[in-house]
Amino acid sequence: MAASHQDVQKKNEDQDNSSTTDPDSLIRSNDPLHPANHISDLCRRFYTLGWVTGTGGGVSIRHGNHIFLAPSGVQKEMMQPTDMFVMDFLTKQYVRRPQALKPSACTPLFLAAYTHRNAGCCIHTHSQWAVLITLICEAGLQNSAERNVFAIKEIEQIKGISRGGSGSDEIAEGGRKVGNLGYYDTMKIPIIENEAHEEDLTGALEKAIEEWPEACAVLVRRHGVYVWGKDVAQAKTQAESLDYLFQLAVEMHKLGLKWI
Ligand SMILES: CSCCC(=O)C(=O)COP(=O)(O)O
Ligand SMILES: [Zn+2]
Repeated sequence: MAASHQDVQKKNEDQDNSSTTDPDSLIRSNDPLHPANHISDLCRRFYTLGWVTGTGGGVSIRHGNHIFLAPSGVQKEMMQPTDMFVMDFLTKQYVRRPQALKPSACTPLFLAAYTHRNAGCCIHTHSQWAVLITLICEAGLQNSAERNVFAIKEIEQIKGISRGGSGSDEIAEGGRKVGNLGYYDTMKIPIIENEAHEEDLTGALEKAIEEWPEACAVLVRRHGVYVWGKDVAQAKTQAESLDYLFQLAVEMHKLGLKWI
């Protein structure tokens, strides 16, 4: 027999109440794609790419009005779902806070992507390719001599990047997703200057997000990159495409080739 409206409402209320009384219910799930499990799994994968080594970098996921965040200063590849912080996006209060741990210093930067871009996931990497490309741009070593933006065009992988984190999963001609950049578009990623403390980057990152509505990422000079997407899949594939493009440009630079 189908569940009545009252049954469904009661079940939802019970779930809501159990979250209120038992914060651990927010991170307990057998589903590998539950944010608490997914963040731990992604960090293990990203560690092998050199994106989150030495406690640097991280991943955050928004699930409805809950923001899932890793602890600060821990080995990101060793994290367990029970280590996760959960923040209520509307009140910005923590609804789950593991004792003896601090929330990631990247939290205000992740929140900027959720607030200003309606992102569903934000990835911060300390990839050496990201760092190197900021140094090459700083030295004015590409044709455009633009210090505060990495620009590249006419490389197939650009088609893996959405315009401003929008884009749909529909595939257009040529294997490109609708809403993504095309082969002849120029992809531009702004670069902000690093600060002594991660959270002090927030103002500059918010400004860059506002000034570059088509960008799905912000590079941080001598530090790494923040990449977001409407969901985990888009944030992850964009982080992969960007890292590919950063590495390619660094290698092209070493060969004396121009990429713009
Ligand atoms: C060597 S990591 C320095 C801090 C940092 O840049 C970072 O991305 C990690 O911050 P968290 O607070 O999440 O550990
Ligand atoms: Zn960092």
